[in-house]
Amino acid sequence: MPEAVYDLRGLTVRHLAAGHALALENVDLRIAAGEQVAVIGPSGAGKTTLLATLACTHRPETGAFTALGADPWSLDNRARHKLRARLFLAPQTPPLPPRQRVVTAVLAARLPQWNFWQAAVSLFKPADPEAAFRALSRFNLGDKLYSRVDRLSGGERQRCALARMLLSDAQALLADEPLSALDPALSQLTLATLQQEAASRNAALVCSLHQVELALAHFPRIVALKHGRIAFDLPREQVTDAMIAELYLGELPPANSPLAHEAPATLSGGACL
Ligand SMILES: Nc1ncnc2c1ncn2[C@@H]1O[C@H](COP(=O)(O)OP(=O)(O)OP(=O)(O)O)[C@@H](O)[C@H]1O
Repeated sequence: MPEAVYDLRGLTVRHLAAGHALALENVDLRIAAGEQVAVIGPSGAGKTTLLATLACTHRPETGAFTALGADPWSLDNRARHKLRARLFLAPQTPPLPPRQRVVTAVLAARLPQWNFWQAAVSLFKPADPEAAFRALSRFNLGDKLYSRVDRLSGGERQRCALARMLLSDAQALLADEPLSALDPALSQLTLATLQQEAASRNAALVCSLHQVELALAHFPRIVALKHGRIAFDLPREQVTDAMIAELYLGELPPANSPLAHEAPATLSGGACL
């Protein structure tokens, strides 16, 4: 059996701010090196929470969790930091410093490999702009190398964060809705690039997607989440239309505006002012 990048057993994750609601409940998941997994499910199902947990930025409440053979939460801070450098999460809305140049933002992926002085110097004189350019070009973004991050469109920012992923030496590539701001052609290019990269370094690729048809077309394994639980975890050939319909059943919001008697009284009182 290939080496496990992740092994989750009976994992429960809770957001404290949510009034003790469980965001993930009793999740069992094993992901091997080289596997490519799409995580699908309705809004609020727990996809982002799962990816944050896999990136070791969110601590599970109960259950067993290993990433690259270690339990991150039993390591000291320094060791956990080193482990995190081998896991790369590209969030849905990347928190890139607004005034930074794209080249600097992309090269920041190498920070864990640099000492303090290399990092400080790279802020003023990018250490390896060619590598940043190559990574950006794979997402059709080479022309933005010296643009300011706050002058990028939403889709360009997303691809900038993914280019950063290519410069990391992570063994788990985690992408949270990487296509949410992209047109169909760029979506195809982005998925192909992520999948080629993961395959070339035998990394695990875990991608959350709202585009179910793209998930089924491109990923060999589909993990479906609903209400924080795994609804199914199957090879794509075994996922049926009925399973997809069931997954999203009851998730459509009621049409249009609430009835007058349902609106919070504070709305008419100008509560925001
Ligand atoms: N920081 C937070 N604080 C409190 N509750 C949170 C937080 N983040 C997420 N939640 C809650 O946890 C649950 C899972 O949210 P999550 O963002 O993981 O879902 P998702 O499947 O990624 O949704 P979407 O498709 O809309 O991005 C939801 O009920 C959400 O309201």
